[in-house]
Amino acid sequence: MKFPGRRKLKHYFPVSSPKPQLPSFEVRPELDTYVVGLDQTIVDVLANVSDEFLQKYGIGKGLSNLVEHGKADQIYQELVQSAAISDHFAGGTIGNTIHNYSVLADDKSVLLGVMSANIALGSPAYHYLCHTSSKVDMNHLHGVAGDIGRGITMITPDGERTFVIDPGAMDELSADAIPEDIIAKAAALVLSAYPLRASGQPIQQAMFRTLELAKRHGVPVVMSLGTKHLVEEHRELILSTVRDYVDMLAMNELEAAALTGITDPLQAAEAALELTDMVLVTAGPEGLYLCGYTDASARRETTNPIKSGALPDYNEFEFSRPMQKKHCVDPMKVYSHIDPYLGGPERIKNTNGAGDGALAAILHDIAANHFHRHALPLSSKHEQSYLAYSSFAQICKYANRVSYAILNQSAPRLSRGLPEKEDSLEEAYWER
Ligand SMILES: Nc1ncnc2c1ncn2[C@@H]1O[C@H](COP(=O)(O)OP(=O)(O)OP(=O)(O)O)[C@@H](O)[C@H]1O
Ligand SMILES: O=c1[nH]cnc2c1ncn2[C@@H]1O[C@H](CO)[C@@H](O)[C@H]1O
Repeated sequence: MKFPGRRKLKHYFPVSSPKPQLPSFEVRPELDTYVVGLDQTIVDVLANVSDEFLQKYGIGKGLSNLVEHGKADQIYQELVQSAAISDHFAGGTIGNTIHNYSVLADDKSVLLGVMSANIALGSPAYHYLCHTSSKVDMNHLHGVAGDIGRGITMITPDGERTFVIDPGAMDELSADAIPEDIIAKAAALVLSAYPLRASGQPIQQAMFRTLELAKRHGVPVVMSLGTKHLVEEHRELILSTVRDYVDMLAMNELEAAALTGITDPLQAAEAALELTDMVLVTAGPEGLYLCGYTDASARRETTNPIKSGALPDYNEFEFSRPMQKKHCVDPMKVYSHIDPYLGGPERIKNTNGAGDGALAAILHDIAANHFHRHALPLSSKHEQSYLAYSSFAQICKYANRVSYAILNQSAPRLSRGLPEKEDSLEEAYWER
């Protein structure tokens, strides 16, 4: 695994120790550090449209609209005829996240979901595979007769993105296709709330089986909320799922408001910490908040300027490292915030995937901790049972930097990792 940046000698990260085994693309649960993602497999079809086009088809702007196949195909054909489609990319919110994780960490991940058993050139499945990192192990995908999902990603002139999802066979993931040995040794499991709207579909049972397995084997579960109206429509189910299974919740400020009823992102994060152990709230041009727990005995004061918002002096202990509440003798809430890296790119064409990118960086830090704990269990870094390697403040920096990279390339999947060293990211991550 590539470590998230250079490190002080004290915490030497043994990345270059020779491995006795031959390299393998397949994840070997006993040997590899990896993250598992479960997703509705979707290919994104990018199209520029006008606001009138959305109105014509009654499509909710800024939302992920689940549409039956006939209507979605009508929309697709109209876009093809008017040459509005610019390209096909692999998508799916978790597919994007684990692809980005694999690119950042230069290490393996496992994708669970469906895949067309017979793949024709130019088909949605073909485009999906072409745009996914070879470090994403797809040997555990569940073969289906039909197409994977198609997500028509419509970009309006204001840069806002709206999805029309034609589900195809994306919800046919069977619970039997979930490999327990792969879940059991994972550094983390990541999934989204989207399958919770697939009522009565196999993927929902598969999702709960995966959650049960992660819980049984003590694997941290990370969930992203997807989109605001999904939260509004399935709030109770989401709340109970988070309470029962989730260790870290990732959402934007609109989703956070829909979940908690609180519009202030920091206060919403504080409320969400009653449900789960760690919370990421991205807030577009306002940057992002990362909040969680640490044990009072392990808290560390920041040397950054103290910030006050809805909570006074809220970032005071942002140099602490995240812990699960159950592992704290004296749990205290910790909050950190960061403004967009360099104020954000000069020109943002679309913000698609910026939040998923931030989440991939956090998963990298969680996996790095897992790797380090197994490589050097006696290190002082593991005197307490921490959830991540770095402090809240440091993870914020990294997450923010990755969001910037996504915004800059105007596509949700990173085409390459971050530079090894960067002047403007001083201290630990890129320390010389
Ligand atoms: N307009 C902007 N200016 C500067 N930075 C931005 C802007 N929009 C987003 N960002 C950066 O990207 C991060 C994530 O953005 P945002 O809150 O839009 O994510 P999101 O809505 O969850 O995205 P998605 O669901 O498409 O992954 C922000 O925390 C910020 O660092
Ligand atoms: O219903 C859905 N299930 C899974 N992924 C989705 C859904 N709707 C949109 N996205 C995915 O979200 C990504 C951007 O964050 C896009 O790549 C899109 O494919």
